[in-house]
Amino acid sequence: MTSYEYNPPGQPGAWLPGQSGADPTLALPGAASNRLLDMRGIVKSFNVGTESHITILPGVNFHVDRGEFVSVVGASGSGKTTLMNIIGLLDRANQGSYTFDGEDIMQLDDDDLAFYRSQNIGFIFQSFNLIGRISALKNVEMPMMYAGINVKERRERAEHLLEQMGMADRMMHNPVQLSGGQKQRVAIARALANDPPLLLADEPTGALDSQTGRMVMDLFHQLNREQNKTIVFITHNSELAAETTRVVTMVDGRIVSGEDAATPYLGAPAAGPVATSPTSVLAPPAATPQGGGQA
Ligand SMILES: Nc1ncnc2c1ncn2[C@@H]1O[C@H](COP(=O)(O)OP(=O)(O)OP(=O)(O)O)[C@@H](O)[C@H]1O
Repeated sequence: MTSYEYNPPGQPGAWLPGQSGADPTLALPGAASNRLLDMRGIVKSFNVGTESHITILPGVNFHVDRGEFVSVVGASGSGKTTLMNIIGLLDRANQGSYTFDGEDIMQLDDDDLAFYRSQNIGFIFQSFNLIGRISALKNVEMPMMYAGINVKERRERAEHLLEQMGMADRMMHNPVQLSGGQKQRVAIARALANDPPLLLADEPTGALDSQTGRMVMDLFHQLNREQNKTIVFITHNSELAAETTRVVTMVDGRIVSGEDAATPYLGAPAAGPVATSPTSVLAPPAATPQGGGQA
């Protein structure tokens, strides 16, 4: 699993794409070890009333390799969130196959699915979804509490993550006392709490002004490049999508570009474009917590 030591890009020990595993650029076509998730023939239908149903995803193929920063774009109603809910194990497909890190997701029962989700996927939503009546620190601790991490370790780790997000002086604030950008930083810290390999972000900049959205996007780039986080980013913003390493476009529940199962895998794309900010927005941690790196 990823260590949270911070090393600026270009410095000894800095993370390079694929460094925690094999260099993806050296991976053989189709190398299983580099594929984080793979969906084939995913069908999702919803019941409408008692007697009919509507098929939203008619058979989607979608994959993500480790180290990718994939954006999913499409018009409103094209099925992005429906797909995200299935990727994120929040909902189940009616048909198809889904493997995540080699695990056959379709075979997991609800309890196993929930645990698997908590360990492997961090969510970031447009509306932050923070718990309003508890502090930023407690919000970040929450996923670790559910994962059974002891009080001391989860406190240290939550502090460490909030420091990384530049929120050291706001830890004890409740969400209502935070700006939109600060809330999203807390939400990102929370998403990182159990050190998941995948971050799944649904319109994370949608509720933010352009400058704050830029800051959040810079954070994603840096988490992708420096901490080996694989990211799936759902957005309406085509300019932000164009910065990512692959853009997948959905139309009427189908992926019409960016996903070609017939294309042999030739390694992860190069790291995304350099963030506009010349300096890291990930504050270096004051110290690595004792034994605090793992869920
Ligand atoms: N539970 C449900 N029951 C019936 N229809 C649903 C349900 N959830 C989603 N849909 C329908 O599925 C379609 C795709 O919705 P989805 O939210 O995935 O689109 P989207 O691309 O994320 O849209 P937006 O960009 O507006 O968020 C829509 O037509 C929606 O009405």
